[in-house]
Amino acid sequence: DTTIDATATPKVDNGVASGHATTTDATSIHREKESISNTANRIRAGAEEFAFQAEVSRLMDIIINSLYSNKDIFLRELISNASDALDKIRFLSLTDKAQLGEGETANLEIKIWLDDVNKTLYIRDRGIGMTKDDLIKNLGTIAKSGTSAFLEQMQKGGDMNLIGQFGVGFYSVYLVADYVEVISKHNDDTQYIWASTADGSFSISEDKENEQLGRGTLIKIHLKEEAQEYATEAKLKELVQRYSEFINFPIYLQTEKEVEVPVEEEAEEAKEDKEEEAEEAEEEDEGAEDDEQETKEEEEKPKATRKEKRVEWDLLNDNKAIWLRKPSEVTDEEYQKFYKAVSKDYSDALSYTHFRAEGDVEFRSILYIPSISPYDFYDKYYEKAQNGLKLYVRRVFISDDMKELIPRYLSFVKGIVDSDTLPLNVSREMLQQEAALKTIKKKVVRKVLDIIKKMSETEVKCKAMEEKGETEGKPTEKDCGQYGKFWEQFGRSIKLGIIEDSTNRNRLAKLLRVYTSKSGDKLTTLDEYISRMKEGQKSIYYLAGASKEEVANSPHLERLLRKGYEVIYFTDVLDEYVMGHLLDYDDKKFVNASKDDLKLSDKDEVEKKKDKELKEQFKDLTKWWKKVIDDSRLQAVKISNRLATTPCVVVSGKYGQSANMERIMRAQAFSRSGGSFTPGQRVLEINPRHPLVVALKDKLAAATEDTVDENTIASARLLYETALLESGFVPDDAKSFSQRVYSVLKGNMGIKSLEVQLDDDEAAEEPAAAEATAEETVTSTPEPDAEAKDEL
Ligand SMILES: Nc1ncnc2c1ncn2[C@@H]1O[C@H](COP(=O)(O)OP(=O)(O)OP(=O)(O)O)[C@@H](O)[C@H]1O
Repeated sequence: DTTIDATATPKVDNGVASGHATTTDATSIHREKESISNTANRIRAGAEEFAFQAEVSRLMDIIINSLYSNKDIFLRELISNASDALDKIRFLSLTDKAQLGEGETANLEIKIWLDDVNKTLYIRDRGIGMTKDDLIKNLGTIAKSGTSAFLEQMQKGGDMNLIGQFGVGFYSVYLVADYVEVISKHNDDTQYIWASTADGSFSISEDKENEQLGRGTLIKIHLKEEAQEYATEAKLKELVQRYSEFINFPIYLQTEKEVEVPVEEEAEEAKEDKEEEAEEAEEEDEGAEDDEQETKEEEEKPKATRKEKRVEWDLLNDNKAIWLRKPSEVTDEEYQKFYKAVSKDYSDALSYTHFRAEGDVEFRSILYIPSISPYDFYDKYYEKAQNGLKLYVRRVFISDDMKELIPRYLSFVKGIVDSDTLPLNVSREMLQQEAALKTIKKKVVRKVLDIIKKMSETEVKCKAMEEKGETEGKPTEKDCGQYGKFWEQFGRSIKLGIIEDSTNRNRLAKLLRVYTSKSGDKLTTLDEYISRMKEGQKSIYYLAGASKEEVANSPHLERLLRKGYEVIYFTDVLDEYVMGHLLDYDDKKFVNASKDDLKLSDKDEVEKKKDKELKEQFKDLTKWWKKVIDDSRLQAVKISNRLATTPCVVVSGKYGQSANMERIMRAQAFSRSGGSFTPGQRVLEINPRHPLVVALKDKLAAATEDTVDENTIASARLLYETALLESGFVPDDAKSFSQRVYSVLKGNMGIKSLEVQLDDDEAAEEPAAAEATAEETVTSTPEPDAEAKDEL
């Protein structure tokens, strides 16, 4: 019962082979009713079975059982795949015309039709097709990185709509189907059938039952019981128009229409049909409208007629490239629709620009800033392909992986660039060498930065107006909030840009948003920081750490904050790298408040004199202290400029890594096997007003250098180690540090000795007792553990 009955299989419909805008007898598409389960259980003779890769299988499980109500997306995903396949063959044919084939095969189009008796939907493209190997790999055995990421999203209750962004759009067909056949013909192979009921496996067999496709892919979708709504022309038409309007290839839908046929002229009809066909071949481009006209002409004949069903191909999209139109003639809605077609995103773009560049290098472009960053955008950032921007040459899609078109840090930008200046029939490698690309890239960067700048300026304006309570001429709520959204999603890209793009560094710095000691929970700009600078302040101060709280409470900032200087709080791992490239802004130097040599600019002569005196008074102490700490990384012990109430602080050498940077690099050294980490130089700064420091100074003064007692030495070391901790460093020798703390505790508690009396042979002495407890342990294991924890 599992053998194939070739006659029961619906053939690829004649309508496909006979080209578009032709009419066929409607009955020809009505096949014998064939139950889905029959089809699904069929195993073709000689078919090979393959198991889906485990994650793909899980993904399909989720999809086929999904209660997700928006099942429409499957059609968008399949049309998008068809369009990609057409782009690929068109590109190949640029350098090898023979690839395109002849006659029907050369028609780069997508056709959709229904077999409403069998509830089967067909989608067919004349794209590049898939070889047997492609079918096995692309549709089931090789999981893409997006597969597991998408699964994870779905588990978290993510939106099925995002499927295209994860590169697994094909499988969405199982939202509406319980059996799918993919028939594909690639120029390098014979025609194959891939088939699966999404039960963990798929079969591949050479196609001996369907009509030859010439080239391309036909997807037969056996609709599920609960997805019958897709078995109507009207629904399909609506979906294609909604989702796929801007696909750059014609999409035809087969429709059935009732027409009047003159009764007496039955005999002549055959002849007439032939004439019609010939006429249509001549007027190929004009399409469906002509048919309507002809029908009308026929109607006008005052003869007896009868109704007849005819099948026609309706063109559903106006596939003229949207970027060729004048911006003033394109509506916002159309731009957003086109955005969804190029980006595989389902939400609206945040902002966009459409322009035409003239001069030596001519091109048109539409550039979009998405409103959400892709789930893995910043993972493996430097290794990934950049595929947001599509390059076209004279309307022909060339590539969507062109580093030469846009710098990496702006690779979140989606859209198209279409140039008439670039040569059309050269290889991708040759094209990458084209000097014109450099000009295009430069302009693209400027345009993108312009849109971002505009959003940023609007935000700043709104904020200023809000502070002043002004409302007249205030931008809309939406416009005011745009930059905030952008920063949240792509702020890191601006930072990466500062590292990567020295030409635009200053422009990018203007777009930075930071938290500061005065900004509360709002972000602020560098310009706003500068406008609040104290009189005489020459530098922009910042400190980086793991969290805003940690930074705000750092001893490094005591004096700065007390004196009313504003300090930028950096908490992103990237921030200090960025500051390594951004040395100044608007003639103000950036100063890391955790580095040696922090100079406050508002000291007067009296204060300077006092500093000198203090230095002199504490000279012996600082010299001795450095010696007694005995840490090769400790460069010096100095009187501090920055402390108010803390006894001491450890700062990094001017060119060394800050505590925060050490923390980050340590983490990276551990995460990358074989990585190493070398900490930099440090300086201990002491607070000359603090009682502990003063006491230490007095103790030292009372003794000669050789007679300083152990306690004083331990205190000096302990102060250093505590300062290391408080300053965000990790003490190198935790053992000696804790020994010193215990020793202090010993004094506090009035204990004479810390020696512990150990009973070495305790266990050996009482073997019977040990046995008894061993038995008990079986039932009560968790308890001793819990107790031990409590003690800790
Ligand atoms: N109509 C088709 N013609 C040729 N190849 C196809 C077709 N449909 C799918 N493929 C191949 O199968 C692969 C997997 O398709 P799938 O839709 O799952 O992912 P994708 O197209 O890479 O990404 P997305 O989901 O974003 O469209 C494609 O990359 C393509 O190589």
